[in-house]
Amino acid sequence: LCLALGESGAEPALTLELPLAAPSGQSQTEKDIWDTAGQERFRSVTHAYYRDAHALLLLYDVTNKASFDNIRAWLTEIHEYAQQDVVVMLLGNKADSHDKAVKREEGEKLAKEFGVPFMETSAKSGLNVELAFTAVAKELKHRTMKEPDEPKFQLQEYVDKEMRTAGCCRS
Ligand SMILES: Nc1nc2c(ncn2[C@@H]2O[C@H](COP(=O)(O)OP(=O)(O)OP(=O)(O)O)[C@@H](O)[C@H]2O)c(=O)[nH]1
Repeated sequence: LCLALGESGAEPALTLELPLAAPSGQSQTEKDIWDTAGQERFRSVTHAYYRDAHALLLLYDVTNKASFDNIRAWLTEIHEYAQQDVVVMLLGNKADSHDKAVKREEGEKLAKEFGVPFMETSAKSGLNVELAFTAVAKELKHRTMKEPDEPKFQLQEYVDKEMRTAGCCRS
């Protein structure tokens, strides 16, 4: 599964209203969220969904090693077809499961290798789901509104800090 945030034509799975408003409260930007199929056989179709995406949440299933092994191919593919400045975040989903086939450290290592932020999530318990979207939204907002000498938003630092603050999220 891969979620793409962007602005395209047809029906999105969800529309996220990013709080991109300037302090004056004048501008709001909507982002459509597309849930694209992860299976190989849909790969040629999914290009169309993420080609213009501003951000991609790339998920693997921590109980399914094959889904983790596929991530390399996806990251290579994204590198080739997505926007050059697309925000990519790798997520190891089903972190609630007691039947793990992929360790958190393996996810972290792969993410480091590709220079993308990473965390584990659970769609079942809700663990880190909102954080993943918020972090990506913040990154996009910073890019849009950043002053020239303002430091870059550090997405991984942000999610690590938020997880520490919440005192949770390390399964
Ligand atoms: N335990 C657990 N189960 C989950 C979690 N997320 C999804 N599932 C289950 O995993 C199965 C597949 O979920 P989907 O959301 O259909 O997976 P998908 O990646 O969208 O599948 P594709 O449509 O093939 O891309 C369902 O039975 C879900 O209930 C999770 O965080 N924890």
